Amino acid sequence: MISIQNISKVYGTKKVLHIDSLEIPKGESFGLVGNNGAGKTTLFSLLLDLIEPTTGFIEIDGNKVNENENWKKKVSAFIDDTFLIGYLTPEEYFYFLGELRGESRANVDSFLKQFADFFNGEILNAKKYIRDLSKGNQKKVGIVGALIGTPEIIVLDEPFANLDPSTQIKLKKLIKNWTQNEHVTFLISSHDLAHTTEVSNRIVLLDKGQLVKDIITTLETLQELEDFFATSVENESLV
Ligand SMILES: Nc1ncnc2c1ncn2[C@@H]1O[C@H](COP(=O)(O)OP(=O)(O)OP(=O)(O)O)[C@@H](O)[C@H]1O
Repeated sequence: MISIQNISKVYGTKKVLHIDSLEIPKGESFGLVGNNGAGKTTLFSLLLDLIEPTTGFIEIDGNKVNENENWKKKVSAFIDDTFLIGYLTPEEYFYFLGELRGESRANVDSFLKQFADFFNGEILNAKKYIRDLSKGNQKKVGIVGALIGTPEIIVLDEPFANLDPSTQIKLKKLIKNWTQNEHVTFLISSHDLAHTTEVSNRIVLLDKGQLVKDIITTLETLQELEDFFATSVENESLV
């Protein structure tokens, strides 16, 4: 269980995030949406102890992420390409992450077999460093890297961006499958409302750092989100 209490982040005089209380139970597929600058990456960065909160705290199974290390065994993430190691080949990177998560090379090799289709023949045995892969293929490496060891909680920032439509479909299937069968908790931020509603059983909408909607996904959710953004565009054009 992830528990977020009175969390805020202030840069200079600007409060870029403030959430009173938010709890994310184990096994939830949690989608985070909002316009540019809404605070999505800030929330994930606080969760991963990449930045310090101005107030409040985030706990994972009772451990405050900025006070103790226990949560690190349970959580993996791909936020952006700073998570990659450009001078490694994808295989070297996957083995490195496997080692970190207690997986042998043989286990990593057998785990990677299920991604043959996802990688489309362009990642494994390609004899290329990660830095020389296309942006989309780098993203695939980062996403699969976050999945190695089947961590309990997987955080993906904008996983669908830069992926071709076939890969987006494969990724959506994987997220749904892992949520149902492996009881993994996914936290996914995206600008793509359709993808997010398809894979998430709950969606939180941030607007200018505030939580403005917290919705259990139903057939109406996509329309509700589209209406919210359409209305905010209309209101802006009146200003
Ligand atoms: N180091 C920093 N210093 C000052 N302001 C920052 C810093 N990091 C983020 N911000 C600001 O915090 C706000 C929230 O940014 P954040 O990256 O969390 O938004 P986001 O919802 O992830 O946006 P996007 O959809 O564009 O990725 C923005 O106004 C951003 O400019």
